[in-house]
Amino acid sequence: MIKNFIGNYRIPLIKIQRCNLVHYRFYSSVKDYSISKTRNIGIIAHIDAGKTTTTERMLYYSGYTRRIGDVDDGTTVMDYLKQERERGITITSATITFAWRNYRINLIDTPGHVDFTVEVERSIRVLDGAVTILDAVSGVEAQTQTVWAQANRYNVPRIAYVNKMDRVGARFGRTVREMRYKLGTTPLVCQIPVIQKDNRGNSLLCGIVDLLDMRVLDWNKDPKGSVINRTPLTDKYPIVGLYNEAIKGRSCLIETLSEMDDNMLDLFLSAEDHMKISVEDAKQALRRVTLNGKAVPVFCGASFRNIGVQPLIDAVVDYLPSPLDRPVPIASLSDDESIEILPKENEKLCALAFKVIHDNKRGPMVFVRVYSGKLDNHMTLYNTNIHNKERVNKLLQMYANDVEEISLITAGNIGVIIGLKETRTGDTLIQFNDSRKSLRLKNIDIPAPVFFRVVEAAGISEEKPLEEALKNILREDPSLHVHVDKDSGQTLISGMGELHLEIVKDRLLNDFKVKAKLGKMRISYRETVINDKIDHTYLYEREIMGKRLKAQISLTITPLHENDQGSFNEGGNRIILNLTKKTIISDELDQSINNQETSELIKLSIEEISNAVYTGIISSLYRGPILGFPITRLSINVHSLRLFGAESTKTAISTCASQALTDALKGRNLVLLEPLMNVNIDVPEEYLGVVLGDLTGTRRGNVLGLETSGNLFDNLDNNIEIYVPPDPIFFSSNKNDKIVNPKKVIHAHVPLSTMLGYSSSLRSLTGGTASFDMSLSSFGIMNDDRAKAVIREMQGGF
Ligand SMILES: Nc1nc2c(ncn2[C@@H]2O[C@H](COP(=O)(O)OP(=O)(O)OP(=O)(O)O)[C@@H](O)[C@H]2O)c(=O)[nH]1
Repeated sequence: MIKNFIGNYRIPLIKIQRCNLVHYRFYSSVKDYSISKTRNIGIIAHIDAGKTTTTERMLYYSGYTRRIGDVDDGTTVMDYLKQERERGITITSATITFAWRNYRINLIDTPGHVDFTVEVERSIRVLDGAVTILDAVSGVEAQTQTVWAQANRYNVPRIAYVNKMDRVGARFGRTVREMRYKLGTTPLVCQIPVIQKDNRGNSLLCGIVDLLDMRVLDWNKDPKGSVINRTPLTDKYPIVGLYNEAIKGRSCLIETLSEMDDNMLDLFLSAEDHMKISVEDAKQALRRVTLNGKAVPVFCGASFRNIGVQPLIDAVVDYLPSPLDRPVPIASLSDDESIEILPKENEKLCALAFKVIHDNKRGPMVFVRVYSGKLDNHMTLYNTNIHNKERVNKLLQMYANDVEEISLITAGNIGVIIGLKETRTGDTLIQFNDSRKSLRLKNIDIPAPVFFRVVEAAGISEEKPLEEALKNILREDPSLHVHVDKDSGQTLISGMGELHLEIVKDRLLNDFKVKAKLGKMRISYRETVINDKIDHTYLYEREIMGKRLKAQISLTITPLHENDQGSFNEGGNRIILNLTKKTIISDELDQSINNQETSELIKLSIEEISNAVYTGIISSLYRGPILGFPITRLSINVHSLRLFGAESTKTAISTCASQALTDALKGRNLVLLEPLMNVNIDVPEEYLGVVLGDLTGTRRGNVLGLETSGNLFDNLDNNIEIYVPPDPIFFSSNKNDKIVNPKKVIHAHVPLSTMLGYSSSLRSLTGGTASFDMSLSSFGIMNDDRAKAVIREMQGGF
């Protein structure tokens, strides 16, 4: 074991040699990190904001790595998948644990690309806090707004880090303003950048002023940024104006804090001077307002230049919550009974599987967050979602792609279980002998898939490996759907976006080494009935292999409207099964003679009968009559079922329900629906016309609104004044610096079919200066011409 000193911090390390890379990793078991000294945090942002670059520095300064990984060279610890390194993007959230100031930080680096929103969502679900990284040149981008909204959904406290302050056009003040305006939050600026001009007139980021302790931090002594110089900032500081600006920043910070925090108000009233408030008092107030979601502390830096990262990790420890600071999760025991899951080791075990990945050597690796109790490496577990017994084989602590075997995962921590055979993302795990067999933590909502492709094994011998590989990918990725088309026998994979399915293809061919062919990328349309309320009774009667099968069902189908409230199944339908002893009619007259077989009827419980009906209806909803797309927006009410003794087996009931629905829809007023996307585009004013023209022309977009990003505060409820640093932030000479025009934000509804390949079109229309974000809004009815065109296009089959 070696002792390592970084700044003031001493971190116990072990040395691990892998190939020619040496990792120094803090050894988790040497220190018992209490739950209050644990931080489960995520890094969330728009694509390319610098999440991985920043995380790699965190690992380096914490002593986990000895070399700083580079995204552009493909040498990062966090982006370890082959596809991530090749494309320079994060696809799967990597989890890593490192120590900082005697705190244990479990960090998740999430993807920024819109196609992997579900990956972000399932990580946010188990996080206690998040660092939002913003690009100082681009400001608050479209995907930042999406991930911010996701974090809001789970009430995750955040801090923000304005990265890339070294780039030409970096605007700290504008980014802070945009946080207020676009994210609707109260940004509290805790640092200001120190920027000087060199003798060629270029601006250089040379440090940061910490507004709490009024010191200038500079990293000039060491190119790797490990050594930080902290000099008190006085009015003698060589950069003119910097001192006054910092005084202004600190005063505003204290004032804003006193408006939001009563303790700070008392201190401020008695001190009567902003500068007299101690660093410790200011920090505590900042922590309180961050934890209760009232404000977001803002930091800045340039991770690529190794500037600003250590104070950011300090801020994670100082301002983000421990599991004890979070609201206690509530788990349901039944529809109307719920209990609190207390974050204590001596409680009964309750853990959530938030991610599953398939590892060729280790098999399925199930990532869990333990909410209460402790999980040990010999436990037998119970999965309350699939009602299965599961055995723990090993427990692992993850260091991105590297692992350490551990014996325990305690309340408030994140780790990996090896040995679970069936557990999927979102399942709740308890100890096998726990009597709370229906206890469930809330799962995440997964948006409907909008693209699909046919996948086919290259030969008969490849069919089994393909099936296995798809099964494994499916367990890993809850946003992927695999469905075998009943009529054509083809296997269809559907997902969130073009890139999503492209990556699945890559993984099938390269990781799982399956020889498979993938068809063209297609839009996943939907089918529905309009205007008709259908009452239908259907009798199913068939002889299969000498056995008579018979059942009769009565149902009513009512079209739902887009804005209808209430519960839907995953296909956007509502299935109501009104099956009770009264509505299930058992017809003894038609009963089979064989007495032994009649016992099957008696054996079927109402729950089993209902499940058989449900399965039948769902299977029929998968394939609509027009083009075989899933049927949506129907309310299906099954009000009676007639059983004929032993002939009414589960299969007979299920098939009857399925055929009843298909039969009911024959000759009805069916229409095709297409996915309509919510599209937000950030575009510089000079390209606004061309982007709008393109959007409303061939792309059939409907523009809902246009905003100017930047200095609009009008639509905010709270009138708390915040400090916004000046832009550009030069204190010696700022006369000739060009101010970049604020961007416009276009909000529109656009059919997905016209948005294929939009990122490259937008790039060429705007010279790469615009960005966009897209999510499913709804499915809209196609007009006749459009429907005919789609039918023509699809007639050649999938
Ligand atoms: N100039 C400059 N470039 C940076 C900085 N931080 C990151 N970059 C560059 O920005 C690009 C994107 O960085 P990443 O760290 O991959 O960004 P990301 O947010 O992880 O990207 P995704 O995971 O794909 O969403 C890379 O080319 C980095 O080298 C910075 O502080 N300054």
